[in-house]
Amino acid sequence: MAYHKSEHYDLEITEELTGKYKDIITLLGENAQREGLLKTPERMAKAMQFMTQGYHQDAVTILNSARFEEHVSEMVIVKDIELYSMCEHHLVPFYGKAHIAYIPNGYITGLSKLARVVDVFARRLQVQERLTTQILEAIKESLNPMGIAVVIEAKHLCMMMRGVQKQNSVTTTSAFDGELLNNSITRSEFLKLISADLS
Ligand SMILES: Nc1nc2c(ncn2[C@@H]2O[C@H](COP(=O)(O)OP(=O)(O)OP(=O)(O)O)[C@@H](O)[C@H]2O)c(=O)[nH]1
Ligand SMILES: [Zn+2]
Repeated sequence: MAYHKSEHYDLEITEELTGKYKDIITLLGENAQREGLLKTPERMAKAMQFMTQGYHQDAVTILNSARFEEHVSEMVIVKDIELYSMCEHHLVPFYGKAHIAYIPNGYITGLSKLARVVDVFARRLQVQERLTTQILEAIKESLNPMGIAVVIEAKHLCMMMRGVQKQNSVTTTSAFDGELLNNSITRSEFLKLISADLS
């Protein structure tokens, strides 16, 4: 399945999900036949497939599709990549930003591909910790860089709308590899650069 520009949905899955969402709406005490809800099960079926399309995408293939040989050794940072994911415990969103850095080792990748890799893993049922390390592992496999850092800051709606109901807590997760794991000066430089406001 591919969902790129023209959003194609698998017909069979859409039909089956539509029936199940109709049941869910009814079980929640609503009238699935009223006008405003008539098309909702199908909309949900499509929305949920969109938000889990990452299962059908391969991050390493995406990174490799714009991998260029380049002998630079300075850290590359893409920060503030917005992300929307879904917590695997409650299937409600968590959202925030990812900051990614790597130190090339003979190869660079297209900058947009780093943002695409965030989406590939964010558009699945996730926990923030796994999302963070999956991004790192994909970059490692494609580019084998001298160092990698991934930091994600996110707010979890399951902690805001329900449950503990805390509106202001932000969860930060990080994963480091190579120079960015072992060299504290390099890691500090990365952390300083992602916290700097360039606007
Ligand atoms: N580690 C981690 N936990 C998460 C993430 N998203 C949600 N959670 C937590 O998953 C936990 C599930 O705990 P349970 O006690 O099984 O579920 P619950 O009764 O709904 O918990 P409450 O949210 O405390 O009401 C909760 O503490 C959530 O805050 C995440 O990305 N990473
Ligand atoms: Zn949750």
